[in-house]
Amino acid sequence: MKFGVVTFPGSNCDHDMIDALRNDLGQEVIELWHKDKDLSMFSTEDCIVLPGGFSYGDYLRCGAIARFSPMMQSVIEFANKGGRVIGICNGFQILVEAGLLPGALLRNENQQFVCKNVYLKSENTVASLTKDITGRPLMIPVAHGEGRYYADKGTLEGLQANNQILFRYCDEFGNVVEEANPNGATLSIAGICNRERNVFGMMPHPERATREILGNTDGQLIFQSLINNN
Ligand SMILES: NC(=O)CC[C@H](N)C(=O)O
Repeated sequence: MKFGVVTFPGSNCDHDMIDALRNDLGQEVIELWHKDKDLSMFSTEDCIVLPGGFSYGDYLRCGAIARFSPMMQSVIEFANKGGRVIGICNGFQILVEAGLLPGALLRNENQQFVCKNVYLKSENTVASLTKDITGRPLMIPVAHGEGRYYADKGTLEGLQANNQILFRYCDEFGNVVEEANPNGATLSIAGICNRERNVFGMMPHPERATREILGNTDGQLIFQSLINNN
């Protein structure tokens, strides 16, 4: 499989993502530009990645402008054909704005930008992103101002009934407790997928945790699961 990483004006994790996938995971990566549209070089087994950052400055709701970029029109078509798409942080916000994932990402409960390591509990043994993650919680950094996942009651019930919750914030022992929730997310949700399980979104940044020199390689497990289960 190969990965396509989209750069929007204001993306700031695109090169971290490209570097992690190419050099730490040994994957083929094609760099994509927000003004382009062509995804014909990808099959549905491949994966388009929307990286983190401040797309178009994020002056409105995060991701609200990026959603209208030419590339996103092709990403929506690709996802609707069954192609795999993952959005990290700002990428998750863009996927929600684009209607590819349900719910919304609101300003953090404490109204502050939060940048720290958190622990994630994998909640899903079926989705390719989390299938191989069993056992201990993963330590992954977050860095966002609008990361509080919110969905209404009916949407949350749907997410649970269809097994769409991927990750929840937890403590180092895997307990989902309020103190471990960095932004006030509903049900401590850190990541979800769509009903068909080919579109994934998560607020934490696995691409910042793929190398010993970064002090953490837990992010590799997430990408490796996606690669192994295509
Ligand atoms: N690291 C990021 O992708 C940040 C996303 C967004 N700009 C926010 O602050 O919530």
